[in-house]
Amino acid sequence: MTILIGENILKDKCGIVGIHSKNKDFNAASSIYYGLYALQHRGQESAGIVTFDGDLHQHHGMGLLTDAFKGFDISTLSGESGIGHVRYSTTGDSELKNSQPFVTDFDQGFLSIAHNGDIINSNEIRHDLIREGFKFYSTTDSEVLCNLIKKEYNKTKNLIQTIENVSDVLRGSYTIVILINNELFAIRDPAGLKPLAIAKKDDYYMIASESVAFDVVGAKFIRDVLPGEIVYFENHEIKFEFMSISKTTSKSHCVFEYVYFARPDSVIDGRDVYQTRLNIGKNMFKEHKIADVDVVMPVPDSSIPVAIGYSRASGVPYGEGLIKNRYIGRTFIMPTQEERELAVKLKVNPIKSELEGKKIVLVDDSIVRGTTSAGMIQILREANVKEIHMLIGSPPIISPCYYGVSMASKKELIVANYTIEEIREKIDVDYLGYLSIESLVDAIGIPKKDLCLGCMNEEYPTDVPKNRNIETYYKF
Ligand SMILES: O=P(O)(O)OC[C@H]1O[C@H](OP(=O)(O)OP(=O)(O)O)[C@H](O)[C@@H]1O
Ligand SMILES: NC(=O)CC[C@H](N)C(=O)O
Ligand code: SF4
Ligand SMILES: [Mg+2]
Repeated sequence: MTILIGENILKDKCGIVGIHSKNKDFNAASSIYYGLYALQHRGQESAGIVTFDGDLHQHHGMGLLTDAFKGFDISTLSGESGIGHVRYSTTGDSELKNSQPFVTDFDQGFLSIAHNGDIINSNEIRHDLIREGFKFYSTTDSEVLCNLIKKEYNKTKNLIQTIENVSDVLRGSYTIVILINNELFAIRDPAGLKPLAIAKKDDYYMIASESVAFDVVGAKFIRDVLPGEIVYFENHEIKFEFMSISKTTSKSHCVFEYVYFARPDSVIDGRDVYQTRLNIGKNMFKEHKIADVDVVMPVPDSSIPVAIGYSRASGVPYGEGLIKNRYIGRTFIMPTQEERELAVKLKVNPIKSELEGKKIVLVDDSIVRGTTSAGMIQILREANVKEIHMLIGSPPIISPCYYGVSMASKKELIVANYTIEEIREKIDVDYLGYLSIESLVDAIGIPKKDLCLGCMNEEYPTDVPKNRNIETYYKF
């Protein structure tokens, strides 16, 4: 087992970027690169960019963006339009052949796709496509999506009609950018599970998973892509269509984007992620008033605004007791439990002078497997903290995600195996409190009917695999 700090093993969720420019001399690849840089927190396993200038240009590599493109001259990816991807694997292992964007050729040129999400019925579709003679070079659901779109596009010669047709077949989540030769398309699935937004700068449009990708290049945010919407360009004019299935599908934005995934400086579906996390902290105080404590502290990074929100609402001073090594990424979705446990210790170090003899409220945004909390509390106990009252800024994660978040199998979820009181004892804290679903929804400020809370209440917005054992499901 290897842990490469600041190099290439850490995993999170996928980030996508697409650019369309009317200026033939524009180098889309460099803006895509910077956009992906801002989205690095969404995927740390591999990265790739595809552009088209009459010929297709592509580069893929493993690891963080800078590792994947180390020594590579980005200006050789010429073309005024292109797409890019940073990957966190949910279906198919973390290896180069599974890196995105996927590219396939067909009689009219090249089709390329970058996907955030997960296709629940990809195995069935893969088998049908193989029977029809399609070849697969990877083990991901995203290549299945790519080949399915190619098959329909060969028939319809029209991407909007193609998406209309494939949307009837696809189950799961698919926020995608597609490049057909130099034509850019962007699609958000009918439930709008994963985020996607549009911005403009000078003579180019940029489409990306989160608004932070626009800030880095100075593009002006226009709006979110709506659930079921297809964005395309005609004579360099931006155009929009809706899949008809979106008329009968309820919106279902992923709440975990607000809790943990998204960067705090992003605005997603009209909600400022930082303010949402402050609200979570405020609502946490309404539900868990811990008396007679010295300080409220976050488990860095994502729970920092939650702890600030709790501090502002309660009057308990905010403080730092755990310092994060800035060269280590997110630990939650590292490939193995052994790596995750080691990474937790590498990740933070205590400031003993701030901790010794203190009664603290320790705030984290979520407990999934319990690896982080167990590690943090051991570190705090060794630093002679007097009392630890742990507050979690989300409801218990009771069930896996089928839409692009590797939450492991149900048996790995700590709440599926222990009661809250047993977890409190196991991780050795004086108090353990979770946020309620109602308070989380209130903090986000989007009506509950428009949110996905599947991993917290087992009410999923789509059919889920019949065999709910996700480990079996994701194997080929
Ligand atoms: O219970 P677990 O399975 O350990 O997962 C939950 C933890 O993982 C995430 O942190 P992560 O280190 O991935 O990222 P962060 O630095 O953005 O908080 C999350 O913020 C929790 O701290
Ligand atoms: N996290 C994601 O969105 C993953 C995309 C895709 N399912 C893959 O595994 O590559
Ligand atoms: S199941 Fe959970 S993580 Fe997955 S999309 Fe729904 S809210 Fe997000
Ligand atoms: Mg964390």
